[in-house]
Amino acid sequence: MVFQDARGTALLTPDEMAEADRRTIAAGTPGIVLMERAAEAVAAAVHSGYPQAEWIALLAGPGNNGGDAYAAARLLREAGRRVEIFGLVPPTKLRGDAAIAATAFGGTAHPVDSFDPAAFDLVIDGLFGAGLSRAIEGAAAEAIRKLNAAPAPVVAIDLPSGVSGATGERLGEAVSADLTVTFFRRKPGHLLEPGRSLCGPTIVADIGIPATVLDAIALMIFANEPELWIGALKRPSDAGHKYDRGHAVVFSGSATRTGAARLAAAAALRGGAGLVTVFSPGSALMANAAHLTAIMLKRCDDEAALGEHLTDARFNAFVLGPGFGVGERARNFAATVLAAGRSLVLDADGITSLAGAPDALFAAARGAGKGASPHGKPALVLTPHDGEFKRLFPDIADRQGSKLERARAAAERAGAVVVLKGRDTVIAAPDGRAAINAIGTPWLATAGTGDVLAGLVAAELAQGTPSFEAACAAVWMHGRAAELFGPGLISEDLPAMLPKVHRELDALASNPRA
Ligand SMILES: NC(=O)C1=CN([C@@H]2O[C@H](COP(=O)(O)OP(=O)(O)OC[C@H]3O[C@@H](n4cnc5c(N)ncnc54)[C@H](O)[C@@H]3O)[C@@H](O)[C@H]2O)[C@@H](O)CC1
Ligand SMILES: Nc1ncnc2c1ncn2[C@@H]1O[C@H](COP(=O)(O)OP(=O)(O)O)[C@@H](O)[C@H]1O
Ligand SMILES: [K+]
Repeated sequence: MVFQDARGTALLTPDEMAEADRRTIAAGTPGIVLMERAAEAVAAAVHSGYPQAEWIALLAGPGNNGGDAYAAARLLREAGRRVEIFGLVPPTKLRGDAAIAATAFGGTAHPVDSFDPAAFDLVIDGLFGAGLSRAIEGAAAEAIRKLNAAPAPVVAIDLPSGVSGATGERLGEAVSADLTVTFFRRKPGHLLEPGRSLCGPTIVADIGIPATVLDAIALMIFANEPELWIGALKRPSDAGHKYDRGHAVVFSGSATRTGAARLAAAAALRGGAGLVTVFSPGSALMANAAHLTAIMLKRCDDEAALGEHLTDARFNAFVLGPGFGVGERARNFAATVLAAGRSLVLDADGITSLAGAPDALFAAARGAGKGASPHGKPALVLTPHDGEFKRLFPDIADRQGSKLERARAAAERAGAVVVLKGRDTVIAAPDGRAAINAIGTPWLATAGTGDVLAGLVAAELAQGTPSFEAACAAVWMHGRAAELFGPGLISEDLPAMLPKVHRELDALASNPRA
């Protein structure tokens, strides 16, 4: 496989990161060496990002995050900057590597209560990193409030203090940083909101932890980047036939609600499905026919008609939901499609129709009671936004925990891939794998973009990409299309941007490190 190691996209929980540290230290690299390299990375980020900053304050906490701050202060002083440390605890109270770094710094630390950000050109936040274990209060919280109210730019070491590395949540008061420098791999908190916004741009520094330490960690959480799934993506082959690329179907709503299905269908075709057909109720046939060219159209009023169409084994991936209408018809169609061994993307009204009674479909998704099918195990992909998620999984939505945990719990229950949408879309598989998306623009928050996403997922499923990778790739392509279009985006613009996205993916596939 020519593709870059997907482990590069791994996100480590704070516990996994501590394990990576432990293994590196056990293999012979002392902790203080890792701390020095971390500090070098912070100093390098300051030199390149803030070359003019003369007076620099460093906030130092009680653990190794504080140790990094002392080591960075020493390096910055050696490089000619004026530095002042404000310690949450006196340097004499530090232990281990942090104590060594504080001694090497040699200077005094001011108590954090005396911190006044107005006096400084730049502040470096080394209060808490991966070891944050409870809500920040007291003197540290007061320092963070002062910092956030001041104009001085902030560079966070590892994570903005107060952001949970595991969940991206604010634990009490949290620093709002302009730049974050983290080490070895990002943590979920760098990508999950509000953590991602509080980090600003994030630099991932190599501090000499070898990738082989990951061999002992069962990686489950990833950044949604092409390296994660490009090796699994089906691309048109030189000798290929259109039927090799699958036949996607989108169910249309009634006569006045047909646009959403056509948006999904256009995305499925541009996404790479070989053929796409809209299944339309008779009442909406003329409305659909007036707008479709490359996309085909078939009448489908009821389950009998659907059953008839399903005897054509080439229809292999379905979208149900956009503009479809809520009710029993949606539930029955979804069940029929899955029972016939076809893959199904359930979106919008399709999801809402299942509220209160999803168990039968979830059982079908797990393959229970399914006979032999030429398509293998039918994949179910659910693409809810927060409101739809709450209707389908009310207890999970109300539970404490991060968006990552909610999506994973839902995927496990449903036996389906769950795409929990938003700025920090989480894609979760029933086996526990999850990816967090960071590509896209706020212009995606506009009517119909979700329909396009559903069509893109179906395009991948139709081509035979496995469901988790199919959903991840679709989310990425959708976000990338929005980025390439830029401001002013409406949902209809997205399919037209897909050729550029395909070109980028082809370039990546043939030259993974480009
Ligand atoms: N372990 C290693 O080998 C390396 C660690 N590095 C740095 O070490 C950091 C992790 O260090 P630690 O595990 O010591 O953790 P932290 O320095 O993030 O914080 C842990 C300390 O803060 C206390 N604490 C946690 N939450 C608190 C709260 N809300 N209020 C008051 N006190 C609180 C804990 O009791 C503990 O004393 C990373 O973020 C990174 O910056 C780097 O130096 C690279 C190498
Ligand atoms: N602020 C944002 N930044 C990036 N992407 C967003 C943002 N808000 C929404 N999105 C994305 O836009 C799409 C909206 O989907 P959805 O809510 O179903 O809209 P609709 O039902 O109108 O099609 C999803 O892919 C979602 O992840
Ligand atoms: K920090």
